[in-house]
Amino acid sequence: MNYYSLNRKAPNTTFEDAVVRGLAPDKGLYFPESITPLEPSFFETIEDKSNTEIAFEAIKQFIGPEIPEDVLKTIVEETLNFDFPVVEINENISTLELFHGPTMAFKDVGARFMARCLGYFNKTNTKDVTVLVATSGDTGGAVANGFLGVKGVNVVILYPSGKVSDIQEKQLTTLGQNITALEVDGVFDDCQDMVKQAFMDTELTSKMQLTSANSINIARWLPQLFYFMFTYKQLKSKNKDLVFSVPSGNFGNICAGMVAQKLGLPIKHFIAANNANATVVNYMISQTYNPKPSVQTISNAMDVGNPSNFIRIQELHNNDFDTLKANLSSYSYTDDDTRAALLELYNDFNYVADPHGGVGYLGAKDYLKENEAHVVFLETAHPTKFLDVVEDVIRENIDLPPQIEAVMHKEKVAIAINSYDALKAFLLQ
Ligand SMILES: Cc1ncc(COP(=O)(O)O)c(C=O)c1O
Ligand SMILES: N[C@@H](CCOP(=O)(O)O)C(=O)O
Repeated sequence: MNYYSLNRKAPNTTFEDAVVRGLAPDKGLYFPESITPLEPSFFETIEDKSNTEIAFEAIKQFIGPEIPEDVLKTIVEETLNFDFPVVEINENISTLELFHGPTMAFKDVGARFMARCLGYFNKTNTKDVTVLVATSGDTGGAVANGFLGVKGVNVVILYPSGKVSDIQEKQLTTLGQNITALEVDGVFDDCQDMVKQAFMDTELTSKMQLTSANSINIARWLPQLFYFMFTYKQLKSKNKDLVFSVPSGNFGNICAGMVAQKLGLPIKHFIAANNANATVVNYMISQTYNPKPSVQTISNAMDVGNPSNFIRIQELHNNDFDTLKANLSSYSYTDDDTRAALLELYNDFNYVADPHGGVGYLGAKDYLKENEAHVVFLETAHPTKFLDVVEDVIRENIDLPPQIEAVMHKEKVAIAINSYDALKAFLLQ
C-alpha cells in the first residue's frame, strides 16, 4: 500500500518508508492511497472469527506485500495477547475496556504493533532509528513498554512536567535501557511541536534516522481500528444501531474508528467526547479551526489543544463539513461534570471508570437524549492510573493491578529540558 502526504507537497511512498519516516518531508501526515471495503461476508461471520483473524484481515491491505503474510500474522498475534471485553452499563450503553494490556491504556496495541513492524524492517536496515514521542500521559508508557529492548531502536519520550499522573510518569521514566524520558517545561502541544520541528531539522535528519511513535505514525494509528471491530463482534447479536463515544485528545483513536467504518463496519455515528480542550467542538459549531493552548484537566491524556489527526478526519469525509457533521457529534465537559459521571457510574452501575472513560460516558448520555442507538463508550485507561482522582470521587480504595504495582516504587529518571534547542542538543550528543 502506498501513502500520500496530506500537505500534498511530498512524493507518495511505501508503508515501510512512511513508518520509518513518521511524518512526510513536507510535514504532512501520511494517509493511505485507498481504503477498500472488506467483503460483506467478513462482517456476516465476524462472531466466528478470533480477534487475531479479524485484525489480520482488517489491516493487511494497509501493508500489502511489504511484510509477508506469515510475519504479519505473528505480529498481530503478539500484539493482541490480552482481552478487549465489552461490559454492559445499561440497556442502551456499554463500555469497551481497552486497558487490559501491559501499561493499561489503549495505546498498548498501536505501540506493540508499530514496534514489531519497525523491528521487522530493521532486520534489513543497518542504521539505528531514534523514535521520538510526545505524550500527555499514556502514549509514553505504552511506547516505552512496547519498544523496550528492541534492537537498533532508541526511544526518546517528551512529556509535560507536572501534567501527567504519578503512575503515568513512573511508567515512562523508569524502564532505562533504550528508553530516555525528557521532562519538558511546557504543555503537551509544546512537546508535540518540538517533535514535529525535529523532523524538519535537516541538521538532525542528516545525522540520524528519526521517526515518531505518536498516532501521526501510520503503524501506531491504524491498528486502533481493531477496537471497533472487536466491539461489533461482541454486540452484533443485539441488532441495534451502533454508535461510539470516544474520549478524544489527539483524535487518532476516533479517526481509526472512521477507517473501520470505511472498511464497511456498520457504525451509525461517532461522538467525540472532550474535556475543556474543545478545539474540535468549537470547530463543529463555527466551522473555524482555531487551535488553542491546552488547559490542564483531570482527564490529562486528552489535554491537547491542536489535535494532530483532525486533518485525517477531514480527509476521510472528503473535506466536506456537512458530510462530517452527519457522522460526528462532539461535546465538551468540565472536570466537575467528569467527577459527577464517575460517581454516577459507581453508585448506579457499580462500575469504576477512569476520568477519560467518564467523559466518554457523558458523551453517550448526551447523544441518547435525542437519538436511539446502542452507544459504546471507550474506557481508554485503567482507573488506577488516576488513583487520586478516582478514589477521591468514589471514596473507596481500589485494588492495584500487578502492572501498576510493578512500577509504583521504581525511581523516576528524567532529563529536564525547556526548549527545542535543548532537545536538539540532547539528540546530537
Ligand atoms: C486514556 C486516554 N484516553 C483518551 C485519549 C485520547 O485519545 P486520542 O489522542 O486518540 O484522541 C488518550 C490519549 O491519547 C488517553 O491516553
Ligand atoms: N493522549 C496521548 C497524546 C498523544 O496521542 P497519540 O495517540 O498521538 O500518541 C498520550 O497519552 O500521550
